[in-house]
Amino acid sequence: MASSSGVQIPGRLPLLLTHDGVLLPGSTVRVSVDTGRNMQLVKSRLLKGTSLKSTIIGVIPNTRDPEQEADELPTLHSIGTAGLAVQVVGSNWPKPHYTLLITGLCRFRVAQLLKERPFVVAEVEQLDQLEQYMDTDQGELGELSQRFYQAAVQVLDAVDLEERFKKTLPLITRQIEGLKLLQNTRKLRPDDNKKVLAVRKGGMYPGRQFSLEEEGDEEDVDDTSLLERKVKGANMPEPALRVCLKELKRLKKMPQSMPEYALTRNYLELMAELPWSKSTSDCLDIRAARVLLDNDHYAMEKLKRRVLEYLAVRQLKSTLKGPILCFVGPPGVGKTSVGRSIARTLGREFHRIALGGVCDQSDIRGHRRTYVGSMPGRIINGLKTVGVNNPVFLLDEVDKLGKSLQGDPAAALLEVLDPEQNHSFTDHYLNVSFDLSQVLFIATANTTATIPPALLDRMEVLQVPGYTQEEKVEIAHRHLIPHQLEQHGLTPQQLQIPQHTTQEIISRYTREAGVRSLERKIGAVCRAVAVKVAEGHKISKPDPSERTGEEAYRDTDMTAPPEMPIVIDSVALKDILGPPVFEMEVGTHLKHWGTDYYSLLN
Ligand SMILES: Nc1ncnc2c1ncn2[C@@H]1O[C@H](COP(=O)(O)OP(=O)(O)OP(=O)(O)O)[C@@H](O)[C@H]1O
Repeated sequence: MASSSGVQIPGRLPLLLTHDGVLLPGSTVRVSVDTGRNMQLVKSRLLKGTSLKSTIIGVIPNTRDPEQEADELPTLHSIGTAGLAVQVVGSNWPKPHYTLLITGLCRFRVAQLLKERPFVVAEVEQLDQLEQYMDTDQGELGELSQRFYQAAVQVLDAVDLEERFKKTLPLITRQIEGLKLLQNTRKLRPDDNKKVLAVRKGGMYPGRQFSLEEEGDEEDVDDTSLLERKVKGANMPEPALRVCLKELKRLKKMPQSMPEYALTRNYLELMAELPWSKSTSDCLDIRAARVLLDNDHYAMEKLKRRVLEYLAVRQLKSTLKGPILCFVGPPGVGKTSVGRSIARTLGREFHRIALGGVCDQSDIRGHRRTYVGSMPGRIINGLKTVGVNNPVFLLDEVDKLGKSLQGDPAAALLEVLDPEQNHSFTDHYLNVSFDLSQVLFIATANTTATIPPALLDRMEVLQVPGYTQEEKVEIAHRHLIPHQLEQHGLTPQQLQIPQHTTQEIISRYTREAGVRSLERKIGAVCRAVAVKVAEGHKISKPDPSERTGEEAYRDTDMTAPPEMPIVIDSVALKDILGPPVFEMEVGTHLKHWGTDYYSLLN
């Protein structure tokens, strides 16, 4: 810069016409000279001249192909660079030519061509007046020049090799990244244009450092910030938020192709979705609860009374810790359905967690995230499903919990159910604690014999005995038949099951303490009737071949409406359910077939 600043080029310059490469002020280039005019210039000016002035030539781009050099001069570019010929090397191989080393000094404009032969000479006007810029007090240019100068001096001052590396490495890295980006852009197919644009856009922001790994499209950047917003809006406690923000920071630095990227993302999505502070407000009205429980369930007086007591105490003292109710009884006596009703009376969400056959601790507590295919446990999954932190969780079949080498799930459940501990339940997958103290746990079991004692100790057992035949008939007519009719799109005007038919189903087709099988048989009757209603047929009629011609014709007419209602009698029942399974009247034996007897059978 200092040398250029004081340069005053001659008003007349011999011109070297170049066709490959442009000389710029400040740079040094090697130029091969082999055309007639250029060879003449070298011979007469550079090799013969003795003064410094004679080594200054004008270098100007010539767009014409050198092979076709004609006598007349091509149209020259109007601006060129005056250069100092530092070195001239001649050679005869493969043909006579010179190689010049030229350092550019400053720009000039061709004012007028003075001669074309033997080489071109022109009157020129110097363009770069660098000395005027050296007066660095002027505005932005002066500031820039000052900064450039200081940076250059810093590098110059770095005598120590380590320091010099530190100063120059960032410059080189930026250069390399720029080149890589360029290469990459060239490789991309036309439909990738959008991506390139996005990358370039990013590169224009001054503060932003570019790395090729960040090449993922803008969409993804938006995605991460969306996730960040979700995490921040999840209203999670401080320690959980801290973990999430740390993971987010890692995620932002991670290339998408890394397997850990998806894992971290899933983790953060789950954390953002969990109901850390979302809850439903209890709407408990004991009188309404009594009506609802009575409407939903026939009999079970003792159980309903205890449930109402439990709900009443909760209403008076909302911070009530425990006890955890455990309904114990044979299958199909309505344990699950009472649990569902409790949730309804409280206006809470209901979620059933089936524990039958669970023999791995991680089912309850989740896997650590280092595990391949790791997942949260069923408690956390349940919370995610219901979306509130105060649901009713029904732990179904706690007596069927298994044990294995993967740990004892009952031990993990202890922590979940213990009111002293469950406010800081830690799922291995989450690795931060979640407050379960608002969750209302209810357990069910067929027998207490196989419930681990420590678990049993934390629960209040409520026996749900089996039903008598009369109770079953009532349950069938009040609940099961209307429910099944509705399920099959039928009305009482289309199907009627008299009491004696229900008694027959109970005593001759089922043998159970609960009513599940009875409900299934009623369902089978409904299905058969639904087909007949749809087909427009009656159920049981003598063989059409035995009837008169007109009757037979009417029965084969598929559009004829069936006689309504279809009443299920013994013949129809046999027709639908097949011959009775139990010939003996076993209903009386079942009358007192309560839990204890059932436990013995188990
Ligand atoms: N007292 C009752 N009143 C009305 N419906 C009942 C009654 N008892 C049982 N049911 C009905 O019987 C069906 C089976 O009940 P549920 O699934 O609650 O049984 P469960 O005792 O939980 O059985 P399991 O131990 O096999 O889970 C449900 O449709 C339920 O509505």
